[in-house]
Amino acid sequence: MTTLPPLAVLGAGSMAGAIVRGLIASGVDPASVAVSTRSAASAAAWRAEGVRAESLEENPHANAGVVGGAGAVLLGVKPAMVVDTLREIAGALDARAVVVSVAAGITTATMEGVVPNPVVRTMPNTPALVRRAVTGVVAGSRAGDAELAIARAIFQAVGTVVELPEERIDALSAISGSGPATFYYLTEQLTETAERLGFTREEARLLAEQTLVGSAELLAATGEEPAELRRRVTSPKGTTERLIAVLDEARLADVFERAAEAAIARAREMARG
Ligand SMILES: NC(=O)C1=CN([C@@H]2O[C@H](COP(=O)(O)OP(=O)(O)OC[C@H]3O[C@@H](n4cnc5c(N)ncnc54)[C@H](OP(=O)(O)O)[C@@H]3O)[C@@H](O)[C@H]2O)C=CC1
Ligand SMILES: O=C(O)[C@@H]1CCC=N1
Repeated sequence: MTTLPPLAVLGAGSMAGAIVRGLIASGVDPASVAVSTRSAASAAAWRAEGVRAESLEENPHANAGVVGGAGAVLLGVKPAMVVDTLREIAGALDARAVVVSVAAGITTATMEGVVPNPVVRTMPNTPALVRRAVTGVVAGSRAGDAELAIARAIFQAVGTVVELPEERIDALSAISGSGPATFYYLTEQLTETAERLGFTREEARLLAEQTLVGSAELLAATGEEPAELRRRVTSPKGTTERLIAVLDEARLADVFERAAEAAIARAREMARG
């Protein structure tokens, strides 16, 4: 297995923060990670976890400051800030460092236009925090086997890796990048339904959330297809059969397709800047 080089993380919020915490849970030494954030409060929180951290609030050159000596630089800032952030660090990057971006929409060609380094574009998801991410990985034109191996090692430590060509990553993002939001949204809807049926908020949350968690664990533990697990719930002529018939009538497949197309269209807008 590839040993991870010292890692610099520029912007460590919901997504890159989950990756860093997932890596630490996998055994990565927090002292081998350096983080930069916007606010002093976020940097202080990282220092409390044993990670070297600097903030732009305390030091306007924090981004360039943390990349020195890093073999991999994880870009965890918002997509609109990727190019400016790369410009800031271009002069401080180790020539051999691989730049690994998690930003939606920002292409490898755009990033390669700003720094001379090899670039890997990825699309993880927030279950990285509990080492259950699914991450799409795209090699930029300068990324060779060694750089790809580093990116793979980062994301395999926090879940499962899927390699794909760049033209497919916006579609992957609509399914798995946004996917946690999709499942949480469904859980919110089920909770509201339970409340409308007379359960207290607390009871409704318990029913919806524990059913989500239990169903996910059953899927993982059995390895069965969802359709088979659904069949086992659906007694012939029973109540679930009626429930699923209503969901079918609502043509949820079409709704999910439209939702995914909307996310893909947004990623393409973001690519245009
Ligand atoms: N959220 C998700 O589920 C996913 C997000 N992504 C991608 O992850 C990236 C970040 O999104 P997300 O984590 O949600 O956003 P957050 O707002 O949660 O995190 C952004 C981080 O960037 C820091 N920051 C802001 N400005 C700068 C700067 N100029 N230099 C360095 N750090 C800075 C913030 O600091 P501070 O903590 O002080 O505010 C924060 O730590 C995006 O590109 C997004 O496309 C990809 C897959 C899934
Ligand atoms: O909403 C976003 O733009 C990011 C990318 C996928 C999930 N979150």
